[in-house]
Amino acid sequence: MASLSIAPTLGISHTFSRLKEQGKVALIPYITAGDPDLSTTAEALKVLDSCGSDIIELGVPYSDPLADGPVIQAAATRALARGTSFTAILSMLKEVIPQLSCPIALFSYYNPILKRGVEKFMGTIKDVGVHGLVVPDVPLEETEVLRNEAAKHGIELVLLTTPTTPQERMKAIVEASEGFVYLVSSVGVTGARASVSTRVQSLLQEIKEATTKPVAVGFGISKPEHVQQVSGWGADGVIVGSAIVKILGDAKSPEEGLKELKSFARSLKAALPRGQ
Ligand SMILES: O=P(O)(O)OC[C@@H](O)[C@@H](O)c1c[nH]c2ccccc12
Repeated sequence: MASLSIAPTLGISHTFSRLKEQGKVALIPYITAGDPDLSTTAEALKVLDSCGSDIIELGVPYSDPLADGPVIQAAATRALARGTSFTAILSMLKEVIPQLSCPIALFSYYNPILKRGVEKFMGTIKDVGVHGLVVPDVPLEETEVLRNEAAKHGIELVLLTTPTTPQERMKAIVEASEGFVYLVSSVGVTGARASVSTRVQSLLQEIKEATTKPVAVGFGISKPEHVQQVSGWGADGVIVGSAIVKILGDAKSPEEGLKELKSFARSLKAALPRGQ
């Protein structure tokens, strides 16, 4: 009997090319693994996937999350307090990734990667089906080993540029970034803000002059209006973290949280272009 063949999930850069052909902008939600627990994370990944997320950024909780604001820090603290380990995250992903239609970009600080050994880390995340990796605190000068190992394992390593990155350095970052370029919208830490800095529009333009790679914007995007604004400025993707993490963290129960997550994700998706 012929078995049903399921189309393999596209990688990060292919996902962007397909969206571009369709005149669409990527919705990229971020959640922290293990908050409130890993089985809720598994359900949240499925909910986000079914609500039209194009890529999901999954954060590995870390005890010293320097770039994170209070919401994501608290989520990481709760996840670690519950004993969420990297190994447990991997086994959850091994089971869930085959059920998703969108690729996963794992988000991790540099130290836990170094501790496991860069090569081993890349091998293990590849084995469970992760497509991309975002490491917020690795300086460009030190990315070489990470990039080489990522490339060997077919993992796309996403690099970040910020409003204070000097132009020459920005150019080197976009040159080295794979999958997409992560434009951090504002200086400081992650977290919802009342509005998105209008400087993002000119930053996007500068990056677009330097590369044809897709650019996704994150930091402070917390409402459908922000999503619409940033996509109107020409971003290829929008990343929403704290607003989503807060929904799951504040919910009375995991079920409530997942329900609210669904309607929030839908409202974000509806604010993006429908495409041709
Ligand atoms: O939480 P925000 O403001 O929506 O920002 C995105 C974000 O959460 C995610 O990409 C992220 C989580 N932790 C980070 C640390 C650095 C850079 C980016 C991140």
